Amino acid sequence: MAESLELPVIDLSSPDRISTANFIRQACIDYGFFYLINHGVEEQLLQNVFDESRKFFSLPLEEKMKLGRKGDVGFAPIYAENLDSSTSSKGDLKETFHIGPLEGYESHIKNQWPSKELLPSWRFIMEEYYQKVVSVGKRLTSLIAMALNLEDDFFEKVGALDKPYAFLRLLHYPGEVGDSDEVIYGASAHSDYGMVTLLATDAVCREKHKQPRIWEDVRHIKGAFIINLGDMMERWTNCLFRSTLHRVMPTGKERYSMALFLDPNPDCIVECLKSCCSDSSPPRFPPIRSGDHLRERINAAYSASS
Ligand SMILES: O=C(O)CCC(=O)C(=O)O
Ligand SMILES: [Fe+2]
Repeated sequence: MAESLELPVIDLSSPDRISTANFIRQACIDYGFFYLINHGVEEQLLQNVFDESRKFFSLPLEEKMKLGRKGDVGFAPIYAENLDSSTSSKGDLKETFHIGPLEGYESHIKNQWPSKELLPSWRFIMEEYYQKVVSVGKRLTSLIAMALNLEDDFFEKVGALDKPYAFLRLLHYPGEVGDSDEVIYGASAHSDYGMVTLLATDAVCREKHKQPRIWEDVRHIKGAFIINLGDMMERWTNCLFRSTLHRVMPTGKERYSMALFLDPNPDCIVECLKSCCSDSSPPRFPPIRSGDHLRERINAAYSASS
């Protein structure tokens, strides 16, 4: 039985930004995960997004497949993605819908939307949620910069937040536990690829970097986002801040969640911060173009289906 993990709680509305940044620093060193409360995204909007998501995933499969994944956006059915092909060959027992940047990438990201006849408010609600969570994510990254003793606009200055590459992913884990002999995961073990993820959900399992792996449950706090750092934050900080492995186990209970991945502009070069390396602790990763890193990881997760 997994132990329950008490993650730190960060209050985004606190006027004392220095203390908040210090709490964030400790949370990112210890866990790479924390709760974010008082973020300003209204309960009602969160509820509306869950409701609309439920309506979409309840449509017949052929209707959902009309919006099948093109480029990185649209619907992907169960087993399409495999976040950890080393533990399972079948893929993850979840279906997803991805919404990409609303502006700045029109030439190659063509968001798909359910028809107004089927789901009249869908696009409007998703766009509102997307914009609000991206702006929460930007406020959070300024505190993360402060937590690294950088200017609060550091991530803007390096171009990461100039047309950030943000994706909203709606997730639906069906209630069944799968019919194969193999272990099937809702979402198999992975770390996120980008900068920071803002997750709204009802229950998850997280793992700490330990061998043998010890999995700990994360409880849901109503209205709070669960924040986790992605691999690019780990690269910037030379592993001072963690991009922690996590997974979702099928419990036999249906579950919905939505993750906003706030990733840097694809042209942003992610390289070890000067304050995070020294002669005795040289950079563990070479500089990388954010878009190249993302492309490699996304392609690997969808390689069986694309
Ligand atoms: O649904 C969840 O709780 C987690 C999903 C997740 O980790 C992901 O999509 O990267
Ligand atoms: Fe994840």
